[in-house]
Amino acid sequence: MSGQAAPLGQSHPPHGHPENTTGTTQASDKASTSSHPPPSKPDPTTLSPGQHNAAQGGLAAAAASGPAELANLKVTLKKGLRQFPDFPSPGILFEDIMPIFASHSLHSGLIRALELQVADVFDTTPGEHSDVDVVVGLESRGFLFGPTLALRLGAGFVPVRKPGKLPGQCETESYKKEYGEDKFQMQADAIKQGQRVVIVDDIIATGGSAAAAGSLVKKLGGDLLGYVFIMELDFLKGRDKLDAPVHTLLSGQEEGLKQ
Ligand SMILES: O=P(O)(O)OC[C@H]1O[C@H](OP(=O)(O)OP(=O)(O)O)[C@H](O)[C@@H]1O
Ligand SMILES: Nc1ncnc2[nH]cnc12
Repeated sequence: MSGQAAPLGQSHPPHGHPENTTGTTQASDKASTSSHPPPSKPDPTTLSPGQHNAAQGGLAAAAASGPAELANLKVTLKKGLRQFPDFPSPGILFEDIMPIFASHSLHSGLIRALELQVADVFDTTPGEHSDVDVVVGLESRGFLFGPTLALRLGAGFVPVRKPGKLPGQCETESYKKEYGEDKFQMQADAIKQGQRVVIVDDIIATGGSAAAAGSLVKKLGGDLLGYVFIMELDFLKGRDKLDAPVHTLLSGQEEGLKQ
Protein backbone atom coordinates (compact mmCIF):
# COMPACT_ATOMS: atom_id res chain seq x y z
CA MET A 1 0.00 0.00 0.00
CA SER A 2 1.29 3.45 -0.80
CA GLY A 3 1.11 6.65 1.25
CA GLN A 4 2.98 8.05 4.17
CA ALA A 5 2.13 8.37 7.85
CA ALA A 6 0.84 11.76 8.89
CA PRO A 7 2.99 13.80 11.25
CA LEU A 8 2.18 13.15 14.90
CA GLY A 9 0.12 16.32 15.22
CA GLN A 10 -2.24 15.15 12.46
CA SER A 11 -2.86 11.69 13.80
CA HIS A 12 -6.11 10.60 15.32
CA PRO A 13 -5.95 9.81 19.04
CA PRO A 14 -5.53 6.22 20.13
CA HIS A 15 -8.47 4.03 21.07
CA GLY A 16 -9.58 4.62 24.62
CA HIS A 17 -8.72 8.29 24.44
CA PRO A 18 -11.67 10.55 25.40
CA GLU A 19 -11.26 12.52 22.17
CA ASN A 20 -11.50 9.44 20.03
CA THR A 21 -15.21 9.78 19.37
CA THR A 22 -15.10 13.02 17.39
CA GLY A 23 -13.41 11.94 14.18
CA THR A 24 -11.63 15.31 14.02
CA THR A 25 -8.01 16.29 14.50
CA GLN A 26 -7.27 17.76 17.91
CA ALA A 27 -4.41 20.08 18.80
CA SER A 28 -3.76 18.00 21.90
CA ASP A 29 -3.18 14.85 19.86
CA LYS A 30 0.53 15.52 19.71
CA ALA A 31 0.79 15.01 23.42
CA SER A 32 -1.51 12.00 23.47
CA THR A 33 -0.22 9.48 20.94
CA SER A 34 0.40 6.03 22.30
CA SER A 35 4.12 6.68 22.49
CA HIS A 36 3.76 10.02 24.25
CA PRO A 37 0.71 10.01 26.53
CA PRO A 38 0.04 13.01 28.73
CA PRO A 39 1.37 12.67 32.30
CA SER A 40 -2.14 11.99 33.65
CA LYS A 41 -2.71 9.05 31.29
CA PRO A 42 -0.99 5.70 31.89
CA ASP A 43 1.41 4.82 29.09
CA PRO A 44 -0.27 1.99 27.11
CA THR A 45 3.12 0.87 25.84
CA THR A 46 4.14 -0.07 29.37
CA LEU A 47 2.76 -3.39 30.56
CA SER A 48 2.36 -4.11 34.25
CA PRO A 49 5.08 -6.37 35.74
CA GLY A 50 2.73 -9.38 35.63
CA GLN A 51 1.77 -8.71 32.03
CA HIS A 52 5.37 -8.18 31.04
CA ASN A 53 6.57 -11.46 32.52
CA ALA A 54 3.72 -13.36 30.95
CA ALA A 55 4.33 -11.65 27.62
CA GLN A 56 7.70 -13.40 27.48
CA GLY A 57 5.75 -16.68 27.18
CA GLY A 58 6.18 -19.84 29.20
CA LEU A 59 3.93 -22.28 30.95
CA ALA A 60 4.28 -20.88 34.47
CA ALA A 61 2.91 -17.51 33.43
CA ALA A 62 0.12 -19.11 31.42
CA ALA A 63 -0.94 -21.34 34.27
CA ALA A 64 -1.00 -18.37 36.62
CA SER A 65 -3.28 -16.30 34.45
CA GLY A 66 -4.91 -17.44 31.16
CA PRO A 67 -8.23 -15.70 30.42
CA ALA A 68 -7.59 -12.77 32.79
CA GLU A 69 -4.18 -12.19 31.27
CA LEU A 70 -5.67 -12.22 27.77
CA ALA A 71 -8.42 -9.78 28.78
CA ASN A 72 -5.83 -7.37 30.26
CA LEU A 73 -3.63 -7.59 27.20
CA LYS A 74 -6.58 -6.80 24.91
CA VAL A 75 -7.32 -3.59 26.83
CA THR A 76 -3.68 -2.51 26.67
CA LEU A 77 -3.32 -3.37 22.97
CA LYS A 78 -6.44 -1.45 22.00
CA LYS A 79 -5.00 1.71 23.52
CA GLY A 80 -1.93 1.22 21.33
CA LEU A 81 -3.92 1.58 18.09
CA ARG A 82 -4.33 4.92 16.28
CA GLN A 83 -6.95 5.96 13.75
CA PHE A 84 -6.45 8.11 10.65
CA PRO A 85 -9.58 9.44 8.90
CA ASP A 86 -9.69 9.40 5.08
CA PHE A 87 -6.63 7.19 4.63
CA PRO A 88 -5.74 5.78 2.13
CA SER A 89 -8.88 7.21 0.47
CA PRO A 90 -11.87 9.37 1.49
CA GLY A 91 -14.38 7.63 3.75
CA ILE A 92 -11.91 5.10 5.17
CA LEU A 93 -11.10 5.28 8.88
CA PHE A 94 -7.68 3.65 8.91
CA GLU A 95 -6.61 1.60 11.94
CA ASP A 96 -2.86 2.00 12.42
CA ILE A 97 -1.27 -0.97 14.19
CA MET A 98 2.30 0.27 13.84
CA PRO A 99 2.57 1.79 17.38
CA ILE A 100 2.23 -1.74 18.73
CA PHE A 101 5.35 -2.84 16.87
CA ALA A 102 7.27 0.33 17.77
CA SER A 103 6.96 -0.58 21.45
CA HIS A 104 8.88 -3.60 22.75
CA SER A 105 6.35 -4.26 25.52
CA LEU A 106 3.26 -3.90 23.29
CA HIS A 107 4.86 -6.06 20.60
CA SER A 108 5.65 -8.82 23.06
CA GLY A 109 2.19 -8.39 24.62
CA LEU A 110 0.63 -8.85 21.18
CA ILE A 111 2.48 -12.09 20.53
CA ARG A 112 1.53 -13.35 23.98
CA ALA A 113 -2.14 -12.41 23.39
CA LEU A 114 -2.18 -14.22 20.04
CA GLU A 115 -0.58 -17.28 21.60
CA LEU A 116 -3.21 -17.31 24.37
CA GLN A 117 -6.01 -16.76 21.86
CA VAL A 118 -4.87 -19.65 19.67
CA ALA A 119 -4.45 -21.89 22.71
CA ASP A 120 -7.95 -21.01 23.85
CA VAL A 121 -9.82 -21.41 20.59
CA PHE A 122 -7.87 -24.34 19.16
CA ASP A 123 -7.68 -26.06 22.54
CA THR A 124 -3.92 -26.32 23.04
CA THR A 125 -1.58 -25.41 25.90
CA PRO A 126 0.32 -22.12 25.62
CA GLY A 127 4.07 -22.71 25.53
CA GLU A 128 3.70 -26.28 24.26
CA HIS A 129 3.71 -27.61 20.71
CA SER A 130 0.26 -26.76 19.35
CA ASP A 131 -2.05 -28.66 17.03
CA VAL A 132 -1.37 -26.07 14.35
CA ASP A 133 1.03 -27.25 11.61
CA VAL A 134 1.23 -24.05 9.58
CA VAL A 135 0.52 -20.37 10.24
CA VAL A 136 -0.34 -18.60 6.98
CA GLY A 137 0.22 -14.82 7.03
CA LEU A 138 -1.13 -12.30 4.52
CA GLU A 139 1.10 -9.70 2.87
CA SER A 140 2.13 -7.44 4.30
CA ARG A 141 0.94 -6.77 7.83
CA GLY A 142 0.38 -10.47 8.48
CA PHE A 143 4.16 -10.83 8.03
CA LEU A 144 4.81 -8.62 11.06
CA PHE A 145 3.65 -11.19 13.59
CA GLY A 146 2.81 -14.44 11.73
CA PRO A 147 6.35 -15.87 11.81
CA THR A 148 6.83 -15.06 15.52
CA LEU A 149 3.50 -16.65 16.38
CA ALA A 150 4.44 -19.72 14.31
CA LEU A 151 7.64 -20.10 16.35
CA ARG A 152 5.65 -19.87 19.59
CA LEU A 153 3.21 -22.55 18.35
CA GLY A 154 5.92 -24.89 17.06
CA ALA A 155 4.43 -24.44 13.57
CA GLY A 156 5.77 -23.50 10.14
CA PHE A 157 5.08 -20.15 8.50
CA VAL A 158 3.86 -19.76 4.91
CA PRO A 159 3.24 -16.39 3.20
CA VAL A 160 0.35 -15.34 0.99
CA ARG A 161 1.80 -12.71 -1.35
CA LYS A 162 0.69 -10.14 -3.88
CA PRO A 163 1.25 -11.28 -7.52
CA GLY A 164 4.67 -11.68 -9.09
CA LYS A 165 6.63 -12.01 -5.83
CA LEU A 166 6.85 -15.78 -5.39
CA PRO A 167 8.90 -18.02 -7.70
CA GLY A 168 7.80 -21.40 -9.09
CA GLN A 169 4.30 -22.69 -9.65
CA CYS A 170 1.70 -20.61 -7.81
CA GLU A 171 -2.04 -20.66 -7.20
CA THR A 172 -3.79 -17.29 -7.62
CA GLU A 173 -7.04 -15.77 -6.29
CA SER A 174 -8.53 -12.33 -7.06
CA TYR A 175 -10.40 -10.42 -4.36
CA LYS A 176 -11.98 -7.10 -3.39
CA LYS A 177 -11.10 -5.36 -0.13
CA GLU A 178 -12.34 -2.26 1.75
CA TYR A 179 -10.34 0.10 -0.49
CA GLY A 180 -9.59 -1.64 -3.77
CA GLU A 181 -9.03 -4.90 -5.63
CA ASP A 182 -6.00 -7.17 -5.71
CA LYS A 183 -4.71 -10.71 -6.24
CA PHE A 184 -3.07 -13.11 -3.83
CA GLN A 185 -0.71 -16.00 -4.58
CA MET A 186 0.71 -18.98 -2.71
CA GLN A 187 3.41 -21.37 -3.88
CA ALA A 188 1.65 -24.55 -4.99
CA ASP A 189 3.80 -26.83 -2.78
CA ALA A 190 3.77 -24.61 0.32
CA ILE A 191 1.24 -26.70 2.22
CA LYS A 192 1.14 -30.49 2.40
CA GLN A 193 -2.13 -32.39 2.05
CA GLY A 194 -4.04 -32.37 5.36
CA GLN A 195 -1.77 -29.93 7.22
CA ARG A 196 -3.68 -27.97 9.86
CA VAL A 197 -3.59 -24.30 9.01
CA VAL A 198 -4.44 -21.07 10.83
CA ILE A 199 -4.58 -17.90 8.71
CA VAL A 200 -3.51 -14.66 10.44
CA ASP A 201 -3.75 -11.02 9.48
CA ASP A 202 -3.90 -7.69 11.26
CA ILE A 203 -7.41 -6.61 10.25
CA ILE A 204 -10.54 -8.11 8.80
CA ALA A 205 -12.57 -5.41 7.06
CA THR A 206 -14.76 -6.65 4.17
CA GLY A 207 -13.20 -10.10 4.49
CA GLY A 208 -12.17 -10.20 0.81
CA SER A 209 -8.46 -10.72 1.52
CA ALA A 210 -9.08 -13.40 4.11
CA ALA A 211 -11.60 -15.26 1.93
CA ALA A 212 -9.11 -15.35 -0.96
CA ALA A 213 -6.39 -16.68 1.35
CA GLY A 214 -8.78 -19.36 2.65
CA SER A 215 -9.54 -20.47 -0.90
CA LEU A 216 -5.83 -20.76 -1.66
CA VAL A 217 -5.15 -22.83 1.46
CA LYS A 218 -7.95 -25.22 0.53
CA LYS A 219 -6.79 -25.44 -3.10
CA LEU A 220 -3.40 -26.55 -1.76
CA GLY A 221 -5.04 -29.30 0.35
CA GLY A 222 -4.73 -27.62 3.75
CA ASP A 223 -7.16 -28.28 6.60
CA LEU A 224 -8.21 -24.73 7.51
CA LEU A 225 -8.76 -24.66 11.30
CA GLY A 226 -9.69 -20.99 11.29
CA TYR A 227 -8.64 -17.37 11.17
CA VAL A 228 -7.06 -15.13 13.80
CA PHE A 229 -7.02 -11.33 13.43
CA ILE A 230 -5.78 -8.58 15.69
CA MET A 231 -8.82 -6.47 14.85
CA GLU A 232 -12.24 -6.76 13.22
CA LEU A 233 -14.17 -3.85 11.68
CA ASP A 234 -17.54 -5.21 12.78
CA PHE A 235 -19.78 -3.03 10.65
CA LEU A 236 -18.37 -4.49 7.41
CA LYS A 237 -19.40 -8.02 8.44
CA GLY A 238 -16.34 -9.53 6.79
CA ARG A 239 -16.61 -12.73 8.82
CA ASP A 240 -19.79 -13.61 6.89
CA LYS A 241 -17.57 -14.26 3.84
CA LEU A 242 -15.46 -16.84 5.68
CA ASP A 243 -16.32 -20.51 6.00
CA ALA A 244 -13.99 -21.35 8.90
CA PRO A 245 -14.09 -20.10 12.53
CA VAL A 246 -13.04 -16.47 13.00
CA HIS A 247 -11.29 -15.21 16.16
CA THR A 248 -10.28 -11.62 16.83
CA LEU A 249 -8.46 -9.95 19.71
CA LEU A 250 -10.13 -6.56 19.25
CA SER A 251 -13.17 -5.19 17.52
CA GLY A 252 -14.16 -1.67 16.64
CA GLN A 253 -15.70 0.78 14.23
CA GLU A 254 -19.35 -0.12 14.75
CA GLU A 255 -19.82 2.41 11.96
CA GLY A 256 -17.46 3.73 9.35
CA LEU A 257 -16.83 7.43 8.74
CA LYS A 258 -20.01 9.41 8.14
CA GLN A 259 -19.66 11.24 4.82
O1 LIG B 1 -10.96 -7.42 4.82
P1 LIG B 1 -10.44 -6.65 3.66
O2 LIG B 1 -11.43 -5.60 3.15
O3 LIG B 1 -9.96 -7.54 2.56
O4 LIG B 1 -9.21 -5.76 4.15
C1 LIG B 1 -8.22 -6.25 5.01
C2 LIG B 1 -6.85 -6.23 4.39
O5 LIG B 1 -6.49 -4.88 4.04
C3 LIG B 1 -5.20 -4.61 4.57
O6 LIG B 1 -4.17 -4.97 3.73
P2 LIG B 1 -3.71 -4.16 2.45
O7 LIG B 1 -4.25 -4.87 1.24
O8 LIG B 1 -4.04 -2.73 2.60
O9 LIG B 1 -2.16 -4.42 2.39
P3 LIG B 1 -0.93 -4.14 3.37
O10 LIG B 1 -1.07 -5.12 4.51
O11 LIG B 1 0.21 -4.47 2.48
O12 LIG B 1 -0.98 -2.71 3.83
C4 LIG B 1 -5.13 -5.45 5.81
O13 LIG B 1 -3.80 -5.66 6.24
C5 LIG B 1 -5.82 -6.72 5.39
O14 LIG B 1 -4.93 -7.63 4.74
N1 LIG C 1 -9.93 0.59 7.88
C1 LIG C 1 -8.78 -0.09 7.74
N2 LIG C 1 -7.71 0.22 8.51
C2 LIG C 1 -6.55 -0.47 8.37
N3 LIG C 1 -6.38 -1.47 7.49
C3 LIG C 1 -7.42 -1.81 6.73
N4 LIG C 1 -7.56 -2.75 5.77
C4 LIG C 1 -8.80 -2.66 5.28
N5 LIG C 1 -9.51 -1.69 5.88
C5 LIG C 1 -8.65 -1.13 6.80
